[in-house]
Amino acid sequence: MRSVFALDVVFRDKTQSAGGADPLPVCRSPNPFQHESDWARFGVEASIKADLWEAMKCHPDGLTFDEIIENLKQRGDNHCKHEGVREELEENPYFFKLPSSKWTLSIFRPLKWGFADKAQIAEDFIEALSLLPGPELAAVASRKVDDGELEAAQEFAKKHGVQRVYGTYKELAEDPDVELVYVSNIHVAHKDTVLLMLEHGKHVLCEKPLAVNARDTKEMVNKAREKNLFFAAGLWSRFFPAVQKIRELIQCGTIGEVGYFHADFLLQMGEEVKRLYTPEMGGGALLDIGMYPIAMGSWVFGQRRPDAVQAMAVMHPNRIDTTGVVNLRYGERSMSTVTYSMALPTAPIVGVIHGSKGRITIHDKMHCPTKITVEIHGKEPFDLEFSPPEKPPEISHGDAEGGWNFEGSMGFVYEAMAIHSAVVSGVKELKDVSNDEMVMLMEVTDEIRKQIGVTYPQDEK
Ligand SMILES: NC(=O)C1=CN([C@@H]2O[C@H](COP(=O)(O)OP(=O)(O)OC[C@H]3O[C@@H](n4cnc5c(N)ncnc54)[C@H](OP(=O)(O)O)[C@@H]3O)[C@@H](O)[C@H]2O)C=CC1
Ligand SMILES: O=C1OC[C@@H](O)[C@H](O)[C@H]1O
Repeated sequence: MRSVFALDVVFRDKTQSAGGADPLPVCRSPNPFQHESDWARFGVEASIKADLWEAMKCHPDGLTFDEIIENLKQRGDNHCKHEGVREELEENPYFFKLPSSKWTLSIFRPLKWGFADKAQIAEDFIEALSLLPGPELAAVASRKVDDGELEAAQEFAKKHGVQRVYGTYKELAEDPDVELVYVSNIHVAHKDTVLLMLEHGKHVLCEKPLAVNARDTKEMVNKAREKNLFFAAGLWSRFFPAVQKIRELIQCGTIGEVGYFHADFLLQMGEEVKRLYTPEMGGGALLDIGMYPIAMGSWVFGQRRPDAVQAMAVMHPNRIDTTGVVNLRYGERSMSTVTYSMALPTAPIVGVIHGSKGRITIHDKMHCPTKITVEIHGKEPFDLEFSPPEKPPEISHGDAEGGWNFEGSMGFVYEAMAIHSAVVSGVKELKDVSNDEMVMLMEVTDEIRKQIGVTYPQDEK
């Protein structure tokens, strides 16, 4: 079994080879819980969790309840009399009860992750994941071994510290040591890959969109339920503290009744990104980026089904959509308008939630936000900022800001933390990325595609 300290050795090695610096202190994994709302969604006060992280990371054998309380006291935490601490420990998937009956955080528990495939997003995700103490990077599979692909996968594995490499997904599925698989190949390949992994008893985290249509999405969700395995969409926005905070503000009535959500998602991506311009590869802007503002609208309106959908799009000669506008109505009194484009020049990706008492602006980049502004009529507006933990300098493999392939990828620590903890604790589905909601959202995108005239060969199967 891997101890939390194993990771610190890896960190030390990486840092030393980078700069020959002094050995780092033992417990170096960054605490992703820096904000009240990181914990608030689990009903735990921020200071308790921050302190528990500090306490537990230095006690791999866990802490008894009394030791936890004592530790919190020593850290000057006045919440230590908090009656709810024991209840939280019992019910919250972020905590894990060891056979000794001592407590630790689930993220310190080992869990063996597999990866299908070696996509650009997998590079970012794996690097964020490997900052956390529990995940073990067990194996990566490439979809094929011809054309030097295995070599490419071997290079990928070496670069990101993944232990084993396979030339087919089947071999990964058959690896008895892999517990959870992150599926990150192109949209149209998600379904078969996910079903294969589930059939072999693996828990699965699958990149968005789960599939290209609702029928396939339902099949995946049903299979996971039938097999009693964890299954969730990698809709990473939902795990960001700013996004959690938005839900809290809306539920508390801070901006009154929400009547309108509006967002623009313009991110220019040219034809060199082949998967986006090829119908057989699930191309088109709606499924790749249009789904972000649509999913944010769903979040704002309580993950419920819109009762009316209207869409229009600009089409590419390849019969995929490049720019679109979608209106969604939620009941009699509320609606959203979202625009998306992969053809127009990139612009700030911003969303605004309008309520009867005020509004919340989600600043650039709305799909991985770190800042919101709350404006309540008649009061001073205020900003809330939620920066992710600092990025270690040794992470640098892509051209996007910070050395990532995609901007904002340090925020993957939130998703990674939530998924790892859920699986370790035996949770099978997540409320915040509900599988029923994901099916509903695919029904919405099916309807949008019908209106704008985008079809995929997979729809016919
Ligand atoms: N959450 C987020 O922020 C982001 C999510 N994504 C999602 O991740 C997924 C991958 O995107 P991205 O990283 O840009 O993709 P890449 O183009 O970088 O990688 C795609 C991967 O899919 C494999 N692949 C290609 N064609 C097929 C096929 N026909 N069957 C099976 N596998 C295939 C490729 O293998 P090979 O190299 O052998 O061709 C490659 O490993 C998409 O679903 C996208 O929506 C993407 C970016 C950001
Ligand atoms: O999820 C995504 O966000 C960033 C885009 O560049 C990428 O194509 C998309 O899949």
